[in-house]
Amino acid sequence: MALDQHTIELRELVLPSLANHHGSLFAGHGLQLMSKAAFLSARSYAQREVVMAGIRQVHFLAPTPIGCELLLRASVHRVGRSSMSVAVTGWAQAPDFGTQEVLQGVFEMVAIDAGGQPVALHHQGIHKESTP
Ligand SMILES: CCCCCCCCCCCCCCCC(=O)SCCNC(=O)CCNC(=O)[C@H](O)C(C)(C)COP(=O)(O)OP(=O)(O)OC[C@H]1O[C@@H](n2cnc3c(N)ncnc32)[C@H](O)[C@@H]1OP(=O)(O)O
Repeated sequence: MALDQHTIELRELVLPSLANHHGSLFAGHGLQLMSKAAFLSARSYAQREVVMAGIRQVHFLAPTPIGCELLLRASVHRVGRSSMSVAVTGWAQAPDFGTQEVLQGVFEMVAIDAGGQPVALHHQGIHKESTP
């Protein structure tokens, strides 16, 4: 279960510059925004710098049309010694569109020291190796 204090929100307006030739959010831009949300959530939890070690899964559930607002929520839901799993969910919303869940992903982030080496996290309420 994600803890509210480690949940961050990111909002982006889907302009044509973010779109593909179908008139909806380009997958690469969607991944970039999800990565940014995962990074902000993990760094906020760790209270130190983090890097992305991997992406466990990403699902594009439905297209996000141009003109929609994309709301992303990211929260740390598993904590290891130095690693964290961050779940990211995205919703598309607009007055004439309603609200629809469009993106899901899990990102693996690792806390690092100044030399770029993994460093142990100080746990802040999520049990070690806990799962959602
Ligand atoms: C046009 C441009 C516009 C830009 C608009 C911006 C948009 C977007 C911005 C946001 C962007 C976000 C990201 C920002 C920050 C980077 O940009 S990070 C850059 C990309 N990532 C990297 O360069 C990381 C490269 N890898 C490494 O440095 C090392 O492999 C790591 C990850 C530090 C791990 O080091 P290691 O020596 O392998 O450590 P090791 O002791 O084996 O493992 C340490 C822990 O990592 C875990 N781990 C290691 N590898 C993995 C793996 N592949 N998967 C899962 N866990 C792993 C281990 O299980 C272990 O976990 P714990 O048991 O400690 O909990």
